[in-house]
Amino acid sequence: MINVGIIGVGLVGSELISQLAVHASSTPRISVIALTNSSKQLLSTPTYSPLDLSTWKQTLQTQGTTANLSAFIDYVSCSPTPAIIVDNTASQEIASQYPLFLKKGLHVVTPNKKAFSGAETLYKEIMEEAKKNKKLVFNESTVGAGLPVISTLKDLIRTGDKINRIEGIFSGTLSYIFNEFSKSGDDKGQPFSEIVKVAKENGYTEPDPRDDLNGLDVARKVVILGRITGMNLSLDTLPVENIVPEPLRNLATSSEFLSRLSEFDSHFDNLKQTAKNNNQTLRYVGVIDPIGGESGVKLVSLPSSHPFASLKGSDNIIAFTTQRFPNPLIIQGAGAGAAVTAFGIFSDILKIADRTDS
Ligand SMILES: NC(=O)C1=CN([C@@H]2O[C@H](COP(=O)(O)OP(=O)(O)OC[C@H]3O[C@@H](n4cnc5c(N)ncnc54)[C@H](OP(=O)(O)O)[C@@H]3O)[C@@H](O)[C@H]2O)C=CC1
Ligand SMILES: N[C@@H](CC=O)C(=O)O
Ligand code: NA
Repeated sequence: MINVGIIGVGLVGSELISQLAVHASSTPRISVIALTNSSKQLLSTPTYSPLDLSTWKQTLQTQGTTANLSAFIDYVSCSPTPAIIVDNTASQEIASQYPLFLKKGLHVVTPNKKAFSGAETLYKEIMEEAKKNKKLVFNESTVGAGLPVISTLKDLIRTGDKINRIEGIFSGTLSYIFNEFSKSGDDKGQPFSEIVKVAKENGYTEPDPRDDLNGLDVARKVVILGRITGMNLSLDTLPVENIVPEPLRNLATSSEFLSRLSEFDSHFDNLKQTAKNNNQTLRYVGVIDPIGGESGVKLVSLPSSHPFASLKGSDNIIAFTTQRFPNPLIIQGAGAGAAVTAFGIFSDILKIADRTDS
């Protein structure tokens, strides 16, 4: 039996709970004993009994107490059986506490990119504390949502392959936007601003879509993969192309941004037309380049014969060129959205449960 405490019950967290609830009969060894959002928390009663996952929303509303992270962590870490903290927030404050969670004997599973792509000191501390305390940290959904990107990269490396280049479309949001906006043979599609709104409605974007359009979300994924590859990448130095129109970058809220984005539809139409005049389509790519030192994130024009040009929906595509795979090993599929992100988190939880089962 493994006990789970969930921090963050928004889009992804709620979907994870639904998936855990559906599978509760086949995986009764996983038990959610605590959950919290930024205002309220629910700790199970009697102590360490499983929460009822079919009524958690209502129970959090009616019986939840004021959120208190340290009390929450104390409760989960005193679990009589091994326990996991699942961080489904995008919070730096929570990410900064992973070393503490590990010191307290908790495993960590998360789709939150902050800890693995921010300050290198935090990243190193997490790796050291995991090792010292013999605890596991799994973050598959931080890159390509549930697609097996991180596990594949780690398997290639630990079996002795040499990574020459990783290149891909790492953003479900930017994939969806440019797949819809810049299709080969398409003269008049929806305006850019409308497509961005649909990407948000579909649950692909970060809470503020500017965190996708400014390239930061892709840059974080490039840093995460680069660090696993052994490179010293940092958000401070990685070249990143920000496609948020300058006058909209400092608006206070994402809704103001979305309401004004249509003022720049003609700017994006011009970019599309220039690519089209050369029989090309626009795609937003990330590159991890351990050999050539050309890692970065940018909007490029690609010929329609290029494999990245024919993507559909919110698909990600990640191509690993290695010593063993001179023709790249390619992973492709939906790389954003609650269902596929929660799938990656759920499978990480199962991996820990498998390893801690006695
Ligand atoms: N959407 C996707 O396709 C993908 C998302 N991800 C990642 O998944 C994570 C979650 O995304 P998503 O579900 O869309 O985000 P949401 O904004 O929908 O949900 C975030 C949740 O975290 C809670 N939260 C925020 N800060 C704190 C805090 N300090 N303490 C406790 N709870 C907190 C929020 O509570 P409250 O509502 O009270 O503020 C909310 O319940 C992000 O890191 C995102 O990058 C990764 C891959 C794909
Ligand atoms: N906003 C991100 C969500 C997953 O990381 C994306 O669009 O890929
Ligand atoms: Na993944």
